[in-house]
Amino acid sequence: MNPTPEKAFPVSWDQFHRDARALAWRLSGAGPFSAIVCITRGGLVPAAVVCRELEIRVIETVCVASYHDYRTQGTTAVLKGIAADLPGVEAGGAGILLIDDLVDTGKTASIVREMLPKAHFATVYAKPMGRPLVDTFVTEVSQDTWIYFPWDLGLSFQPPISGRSG
Ligand SMILES: O=P(O)(O)OC[C@H]1O[C@H](OP(=O)(O)OP(=O)(O)O)[C@H](O)[C@@H]1O
Ligand code: HPA
Ligand SMILES: [Mg+2]
Repeated sequence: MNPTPEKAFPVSWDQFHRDARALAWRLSGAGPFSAIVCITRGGLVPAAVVCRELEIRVIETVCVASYHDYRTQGTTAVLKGIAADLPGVEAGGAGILLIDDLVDTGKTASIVREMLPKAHFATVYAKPMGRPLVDTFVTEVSQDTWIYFPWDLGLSFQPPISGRSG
């Protein structure tokens, strides 16, 4: 069971771009890759950075929804599969790069890995439960940390430190 995350790890757009580019650097020695399959929606953003850096122009999506409510994992639904005519699919995913923003429990990753067992699976962030399913990642965070992505955040007033409880 995934413990309720207690620590917060907010990520800015600058930080995310740096980390996604660091992922591209790591992947540059692992290819070549004929195509990217990104796991929507979170995988769309790192896929945009990585495909630019590695000059990959064939991009496919696999659409998976798992966290229907904030921080609560529900049943995992595959809303759209991978096109059968994508080069490499008939070979089990050899030469294909699978990208997501993170692995948490590993549930999403294990479903997609079953579809393309020979693909290279990459994420920007990884938590310990999901880490064994990932071939390449950039930063590990603890299982009790919730990562706040920049597309889920907005600017808001912060009360002065002196007025906060604790
Ligand atoms: O390792 P897991 O426990 O399966 O969690 C990781 C998945 O959860 C999030 O996706 P989510 O289902 O929230 O959908 P989204 O990408 O559309 O935000 C995240 O983008 C990963 O795909
Ligand atoms: O830590 C997380 N942050 C954002 N989305 C997520 N989906 C699973 N775990 C996370
Ligand atoms: Mg996702």
